[in-house]
Amino acid sequence: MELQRTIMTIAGSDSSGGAGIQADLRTFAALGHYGTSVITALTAQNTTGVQGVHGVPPSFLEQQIHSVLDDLDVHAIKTGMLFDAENTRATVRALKKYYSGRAMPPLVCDPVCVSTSGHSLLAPEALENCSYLARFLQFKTCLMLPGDLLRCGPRGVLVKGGHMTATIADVDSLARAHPEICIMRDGLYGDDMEILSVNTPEPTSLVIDVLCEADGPTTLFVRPRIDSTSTHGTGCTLSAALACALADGASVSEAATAAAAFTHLGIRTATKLGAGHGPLNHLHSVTQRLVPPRTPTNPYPLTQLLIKGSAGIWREYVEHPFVQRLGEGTLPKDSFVRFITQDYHYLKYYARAYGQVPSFFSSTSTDVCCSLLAAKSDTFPAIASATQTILNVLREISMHRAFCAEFGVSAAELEQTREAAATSAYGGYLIDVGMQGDTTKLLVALLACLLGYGEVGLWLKRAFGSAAGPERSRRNVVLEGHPYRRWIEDYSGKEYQYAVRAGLETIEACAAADPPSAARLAEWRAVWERCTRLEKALWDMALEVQD
Ligand SMILES: Cc1ncc(COP(=O)(O)O)c(N)n1
Repeated sequence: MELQRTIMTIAGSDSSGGAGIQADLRTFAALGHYGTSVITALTAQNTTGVQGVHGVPPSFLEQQIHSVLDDLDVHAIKTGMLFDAENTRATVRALKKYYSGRAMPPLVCDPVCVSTSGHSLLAPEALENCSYLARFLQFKTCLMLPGDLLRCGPRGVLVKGGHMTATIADVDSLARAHPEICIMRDGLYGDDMEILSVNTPEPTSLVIDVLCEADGPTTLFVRPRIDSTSTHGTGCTLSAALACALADGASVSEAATAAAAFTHLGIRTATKLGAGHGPLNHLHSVTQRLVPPRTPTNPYPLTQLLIKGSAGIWREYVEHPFVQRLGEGTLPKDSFVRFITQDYHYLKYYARAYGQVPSFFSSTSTDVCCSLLAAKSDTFPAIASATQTILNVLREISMHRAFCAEFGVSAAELEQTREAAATSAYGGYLIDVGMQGDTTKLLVALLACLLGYGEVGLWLKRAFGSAAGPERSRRNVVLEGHPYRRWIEDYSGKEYQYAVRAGLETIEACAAADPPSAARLAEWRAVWERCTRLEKALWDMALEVQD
């Protein structure tokens, strides 16, 4: 974990939890920081609107600021809904008093005037100061506005473009007319062009955030619009994430880039809540649950059915002599290298089964290769699982490269290794199942590998590690000096095991949502058995003596 910073938000409370103080604290926590909160006003609101607002007396607002600053070392401050002119002045007074003669940490000022639902959150006399903001929020004029604000003295002005609509043609013509403007086409057609599917349609509607820096260029952050109602608290989240990045020491443009990506992902992965505009998913990077949501007696009924249905071949796969010898450390290096190089090629097929339709970071295109599966997923666990899997595949690929380097196989040799028949057979089969269009069937095909390696990793760690403490449990086993330690640690490690869990959750959720007919279930069982055999064949191939 990065160094934890303390951040202070000065904002309103949102009873529905999606915006204001509540969104800020969740964002700080998700980004690894400690949040303190100074409340300017209480709101009674939900996803459909604001039903009531009560301002906090200015003297009490000042008292809260002093209580926090007198005791805690604050590394960044953000302001949100300030409620009225008096509370705005009280905030300025308290900050000025405390910071006179000492350095002020980065301050992010989010001028909250009106809620997404159209309710005023700033009293009319204070609103006048800000209302011109809204009038300028049109694509053609927004570039002028930050310039005006910059004259007030901040290092940068970021104008959130959620309410503007632009097209690629608009952006292209702007780029031609203003070559001095830096345009970040995140998830559109940037440097990651080559991983975009040729079938990806061009997004028709774009969202543009504009950043003007006092000592830097104007930058446009361009993204495809996400068609979502989960946008309540977007500005709060963006400004809270900005404060976090600035507390981390990021430059203004780095902070804007990181905060915009964090917020975009929050909208992209949100589950719909409430009848109106629901909250973002602030915790998209923190999805682990302490308690598994299913009943402990039979948490994964479909998976158990699959394993039991072909228990013999499953055991031959996960308890294969290759695995046994790997755990004992007696597996010849050339067998291991043969396996790793073939598994490297196999992983490309695996990623392709996931990666035909890139769709995670945006609905239409992407800067991270994601998946056939994510494209078909409309629930967060499913998308999270697909994403986690892609991240694991990328990690596995880099682990394979590192192993090859360690065992004297260069990157070029690894790339050029001829694919074994067992690899092509298995990879081709995955792609084939992916093309058939039954998502759960594809999940079944992919799970044999995901789950099998997870089982093998845990088993080897338990069986062949030595106890580091008085008790031999998974937690205190070490593999000091083991030749294949990294392999075992990776597959028994937290990230991989989490991906296995997410994969299991997803497959069970898919099956529960759309219970299979007897014929469809029989098909899934056949796919499972075939993949299990193909897995075993990969280990067989690695142990075969080469001529
Ligand atoms: C307490 C509080 N602060 C800020 C907002 C703005 O959020 P949004 O524009 O998404 O309604 C809000 N609705 N409530």
